[in-house]
Amino acid sequence: MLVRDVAYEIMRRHGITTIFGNPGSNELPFLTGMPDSFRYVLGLHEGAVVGMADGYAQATGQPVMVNLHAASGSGNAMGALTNAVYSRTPLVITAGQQVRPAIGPEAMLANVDATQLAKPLVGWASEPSCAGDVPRSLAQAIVEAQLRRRPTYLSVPYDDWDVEAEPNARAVLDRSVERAAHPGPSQIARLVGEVQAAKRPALVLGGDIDTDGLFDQATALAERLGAATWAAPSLFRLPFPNRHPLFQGVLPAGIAPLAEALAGHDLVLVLGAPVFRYHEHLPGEYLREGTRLLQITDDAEAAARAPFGAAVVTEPGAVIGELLKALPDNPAEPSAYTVPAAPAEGTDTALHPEQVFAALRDTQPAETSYVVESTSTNGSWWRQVDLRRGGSYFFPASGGLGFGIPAAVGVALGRPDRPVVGVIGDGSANYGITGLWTAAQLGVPVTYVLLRNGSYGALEWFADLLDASDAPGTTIPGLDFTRIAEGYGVSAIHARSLDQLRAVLAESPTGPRLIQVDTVTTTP
Ligand SMILES: Cc1ncc(Cn2c(C)c(CCOP(=O)(O)OP(=O)(O)O)sc2=O)c(N)n1
Repeated sequence: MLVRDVAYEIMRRHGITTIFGNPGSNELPFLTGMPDSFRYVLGLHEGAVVGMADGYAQATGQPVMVNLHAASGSGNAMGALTNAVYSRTPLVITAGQQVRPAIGPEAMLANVDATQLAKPLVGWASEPSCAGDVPRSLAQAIVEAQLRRRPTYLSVPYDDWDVEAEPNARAVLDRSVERAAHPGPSQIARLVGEVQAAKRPALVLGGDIDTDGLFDQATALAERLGAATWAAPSLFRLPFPNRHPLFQGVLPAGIAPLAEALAGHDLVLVLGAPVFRYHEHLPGEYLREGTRLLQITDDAEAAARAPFGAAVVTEPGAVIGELLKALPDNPAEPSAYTVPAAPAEGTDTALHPEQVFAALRDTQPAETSYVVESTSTNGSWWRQVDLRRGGSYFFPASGGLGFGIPAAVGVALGRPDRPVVGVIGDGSANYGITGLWTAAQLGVPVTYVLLRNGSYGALEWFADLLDASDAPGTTIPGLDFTRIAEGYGVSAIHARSLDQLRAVLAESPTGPRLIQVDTVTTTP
């Protein structure tokens, strides 16, 4: 059995049979002879490859294999990798390496210091010291990604794959590694006691709640407590129904306004989120006097780096389950979900983003998954949409643009049972635009709504905030994404009115389509 054969068997044993990649000569010896049961998804740029893999991994909840070309391909993937780090996506990034004798002399395609290249983004990186250790190293890369919930990186010299595997290489095939983190009885008693003693508890829910499939359980806990519930700032997944009467919105991403929002609550229970991923620097006290914060996360690094509050490192799902067991039922009838206000209006030639989002709300099925990458329209988005299911919202977790178009392809591949809509800004689109080609090649029925405001709207807002409104480079006029999309094989239309937009959205897509609409610039 060759090293390559053991490697494919290891992947299969871990449920990995889809590989996202963009090849170079270093990767061909790995890719040749790929078993028929495997699927290779080609992206035309490594940023799109990782974006697709990230969306697919988030949609399936499984580790995903990525194969990139040496240093240059790995380098192109770094922006997309920053998102996967903060969505805690278990990607296994593999890259082809020159043959060992050619690395030191830095021959062409040598990935010099390969294990340093992807750090600090990846949680683990390795380049096996001999072909015989490639199978075990690949198994470790997969398990490390799962345990750390962070991408890993494995660099493999291209002549290793055709080497006869060591006699005991197959032993790694039968390994299983599980993680079980549940609070002990005394910790449970203390947590339940704290929550029961709170007079005005509040919940702050992070993206991990949706990633871990805890959307409904978190909703049940909030209703049991009757607690005001926020989504954590810098949100990349929606953990709670955004029109639920207890939902207070996404917490502001500034220190002072966040403390203000939580003022008056004596206990803030943070579930599945770092404390906190602030964004705009608005200094102030972390919490108001009298407010205590308790963070529950299985991300030990996030717990360690938080600047305030207490933390318990354990599975949020375990704590939610224990609280639901211990807390008495809440007899109060939940009030009705909130109704969106009439959308703000645009001009004769450009719609307001709220009108676009209201049209999506009114025309798309309730189980639609939205992949959103428009950075100045978040406020408009949450004012108009009505999302009541887990897996409804995906946003680039580190704000690294280029996620939206590719990740929508990945989500559609991972959840073919749910419609997928990409809501993409005309600035963001350019960073992951090649994902349209893969969408066309695979025929995934993704609807892309391209918001064309001719600017980097969020940067114009930031420029005002930072007193830098004279900064250049924030307008992007003259882009026509209908022609760009057609060039990648995706059918496209420019919707010239709200009626036309609604009519087109009401049609069910049979393949990928792009709907471009002119919008006015708004503030986040
Ligand atoms: C890879 C990358 N490059 C640049 C940026 C900087 N950036 C940029 C360029 C933004 C403008 C995005 O414009 P858009 O048209 O997609 O959306 P809005 O007009 O709604 O802001 S928001 C932002 O943080 C980024 N986040 N990621």
